[in-house]
Amino acid sequence: MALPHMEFRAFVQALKDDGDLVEINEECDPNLEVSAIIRKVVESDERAPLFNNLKGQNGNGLWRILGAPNSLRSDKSHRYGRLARHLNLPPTSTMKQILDKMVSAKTTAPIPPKIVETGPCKEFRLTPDQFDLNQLPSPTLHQADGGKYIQTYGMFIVRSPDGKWTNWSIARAMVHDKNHLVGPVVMPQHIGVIHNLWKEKGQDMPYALAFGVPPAAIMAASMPLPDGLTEAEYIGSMVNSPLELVKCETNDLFVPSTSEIVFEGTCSVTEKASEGPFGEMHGYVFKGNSHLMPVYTVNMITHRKDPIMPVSACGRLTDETHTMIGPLAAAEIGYILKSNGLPIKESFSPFESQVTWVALQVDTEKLRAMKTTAEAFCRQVGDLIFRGKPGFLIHRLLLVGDDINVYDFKEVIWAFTTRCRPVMDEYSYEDAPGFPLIPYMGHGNGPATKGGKLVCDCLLPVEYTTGKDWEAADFKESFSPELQQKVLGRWQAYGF
Ligand SMILES: Cc1cc2c3c(c1C)C(C)(C)C[C@H]1C[C@@H](c4ccccc4)[C@]4(C(=O)NC(=O)N=C4N2C[C@H](O)[C@H](O)[C@H](O)COP(=O)(O)O)N31
Ligand SMILES: [K+]
Repeated sequence: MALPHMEFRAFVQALKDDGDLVEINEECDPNLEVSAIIRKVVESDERAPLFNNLKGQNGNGLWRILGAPNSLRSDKSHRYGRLARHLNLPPTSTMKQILDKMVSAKTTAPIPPKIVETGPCKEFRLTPDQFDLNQLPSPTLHQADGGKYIQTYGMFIVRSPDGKWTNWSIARAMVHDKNHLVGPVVMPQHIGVIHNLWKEKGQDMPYALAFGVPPAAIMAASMPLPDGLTEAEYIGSMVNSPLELVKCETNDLFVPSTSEIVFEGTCSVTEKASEGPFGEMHGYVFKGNSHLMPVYTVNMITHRKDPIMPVSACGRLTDETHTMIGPLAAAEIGYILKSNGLPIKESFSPFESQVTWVALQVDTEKLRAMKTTAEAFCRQVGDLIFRGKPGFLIHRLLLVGDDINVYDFKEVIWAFTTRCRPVMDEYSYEDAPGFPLIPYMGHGNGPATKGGKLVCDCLLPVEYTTGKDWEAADFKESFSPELQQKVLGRWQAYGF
């Protein structure tokens, strides 16, 4: 078996070896029971549930479900262990180490994938007369959802008509009928960009939807990498070995050869159907909130024996939409600012902001050398990010000083509430593209897809000129290191 970051089944085994898996062998109902269990798990950072016995499973075990594939562990020292296992990093890794790993491939040569003749994903082949997506254990995730959201942690594979760009991404999709899905294909997402290219040609877009792909691949699929970049090559250089891909049966796309399940087909550029509502990443299901979205035809299913379907029952904290979407966008945002010469050290999207904020730690010594003003600096940051794709889903950029650890929300909110004067220290972007999935946008008072964005300057004026002129009134800054050592050393002796 391959390493956990390169094969989903090895990843599941690694969770088991870590004591981070609960195997449920009693029959569970994919209609809400499975999702209720997953929701309970992710709301308490419990171990990931593997459902081995689902109502509706067919004779070849199609399919089992792994819930909470990339959520949090309750043990603080292993908090991000599941994310770390996605990248072959130690389970004690910090979020900084995980995100640095995701960005590391930007400065190394891409390693193209290796094409193989066949693989485990080809063990079974089903043509449309041999399956019914409504009979198979497609899960209903929230009682108010508009359908069975079978696709929440699989990877869409689509390619530009000229064949030059293959994009991997996660986008949701629900069962429409026995061999059709329907799901949002929206701009500025790359699946939307490529769908438009096929639409211009008047041809339906071939796609593959691979479930249970190499964990390193699903991380890159969830990251807003630059336009035109082929994730397969990026991941190759990130893990320093070529991904093994195998050709689809019914089109010329390639899928990871160890995928648990593969759907192949075409996404219509004309036919639409009602999609949603869906319990989304910000924690809401809006009743009746459905839209017309493109229809995917499923022309073939191939799969491994007893395949595992990963499921993200997303909503309130903390699930894959929080551990991945915000932090991975923050990593890309940090990289963009640094490569434009701005003095940014760290970039993170706090879960407690429901990943609608990104906190940026500024190197204030370099900032002072810029001899700039707060307004000029904040506008420079906002113009670069709020007009680009990675910033699309972020509505507040917080600039904080060297003393603030952006991975610790307690630090971020202290700086925000004490150093950023509401209105005067905030720079608005009412003309920037807005993220309609945020309730105050899509269900708020203003336009759903425009504005509602701020750069919040949480740097005090002195940090732009002469530097920090205060000490924090806390144990670590208001007492000498010697006294701190003495107190810590005698803590028990005092009687604590
Ligand atoms: C990890 C993850 C990412 C998701 C999603 C989910 C999960 C678990 C579910 C659970 C299915 C919920 C919805 C949430 C929903 C969503 C929609 C828009 C923006 C953010 C989220 C959406 C989705 O349905 N549509 C979409 O276009 N992008 C999504 N992303 C973000 C994209 O994977 C991310 O943006 C990538 O960068 C795409 O690649 P690209 O940059 O285009 O090459 N889903
Ligand atoms: K991507």
